[in-house]
Amino acid sequence: MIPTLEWLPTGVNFLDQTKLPLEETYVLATDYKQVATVIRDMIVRGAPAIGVSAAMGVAIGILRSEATTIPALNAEVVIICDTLAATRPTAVNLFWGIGKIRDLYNNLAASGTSIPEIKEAVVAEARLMYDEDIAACKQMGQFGADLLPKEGTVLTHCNAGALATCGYGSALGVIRAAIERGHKIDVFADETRPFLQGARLTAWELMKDNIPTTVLCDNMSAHLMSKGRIQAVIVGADRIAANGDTANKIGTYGVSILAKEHGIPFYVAAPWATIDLATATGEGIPIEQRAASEVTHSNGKQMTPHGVAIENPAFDVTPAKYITAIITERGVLRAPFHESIRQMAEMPEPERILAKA
Ligand SMILES: CSC[C@@H](O)[C@@H](O)C(=O)COP(=O)(O)O
Repeated sequence: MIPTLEWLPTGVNFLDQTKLPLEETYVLATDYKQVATVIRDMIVRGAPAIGVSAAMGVAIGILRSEATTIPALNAEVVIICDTLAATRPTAVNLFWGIGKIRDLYNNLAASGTSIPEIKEAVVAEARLMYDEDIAACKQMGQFGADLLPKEGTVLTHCNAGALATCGYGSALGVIRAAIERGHKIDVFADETRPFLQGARLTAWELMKDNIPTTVLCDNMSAHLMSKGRIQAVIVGADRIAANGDTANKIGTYGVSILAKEHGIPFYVAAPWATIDLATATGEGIPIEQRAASEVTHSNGKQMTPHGVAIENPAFDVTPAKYITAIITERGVLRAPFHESIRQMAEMPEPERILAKA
């Protein structure tokens, strides 16, 4: 399995995704500030991977703290959480991951647990979240596999694979599971300008698994859909509002409209942690704006005239009406999504997914 990130005795080790596909190198983050930098600079990226990285960031911050009293540690934990929360705004998993460890810390600290025991517990929790993310991806694969065609081409946008999670992948996990069940699927990977997650990352990880993959420029899918060359679309998600509106990598919205126009099913695969019940509709999802240099330059080479104005929103929102189904590890959600999401949220919290497995 591709080691996207890993807890080591020395720190958190990240596969440097900015260097792929040409170099497979690693960055070891030994404190929470370095974890924050790794997330902000997209050395690790993809909502589920960001969530677990942030959890490990809080855990390593607490582990490395030299505070000797709970009040002193409380003050440090606030700074650790705020630092990690300021890295990237759109993927709700970031705030979920921070919140899980912060809540555990607060409960333990309030109940008189000793600092060494707190340290042990938060590290154990972050490591369990890592294992659970992989288990969730595999469960999504089981739920989603038969939604994909028995034979044909599936389009994906950005990278919602092993590299965007702790392993196996959300959207690419469903593709992997379908292939494991015998579906004869090949993949069209949108290149995904400007950061090229599709061209660099999706192509890299699918080729490693010998899954037939073709990279498309972002403006090619309409033509290929019109020729009957695409049978389904599946993407990941960075934040899903309570009504099913889904923020995902910039360009996803356009693909969803094209799919609807051509009568092609459009699936979203994401862990339950990506659903933001506190945000009613896509209107409320913050969209990260990234540096103009990602657009003006390619591989260090300037592509645009000096001084031209640049837009670089990193995500867009696909309205729920364009989504055929949302695949989570708790089950498959269908329209009306505000109903199906609410019903699933009201069901008793499942046992921890590893305990079930
Ligand atoms: C599995 S996360 C959803 C993805 O499709 C995609 O939007 C994504 O990888 C996140 O974007 P990124 O900016 O690369 O962190």
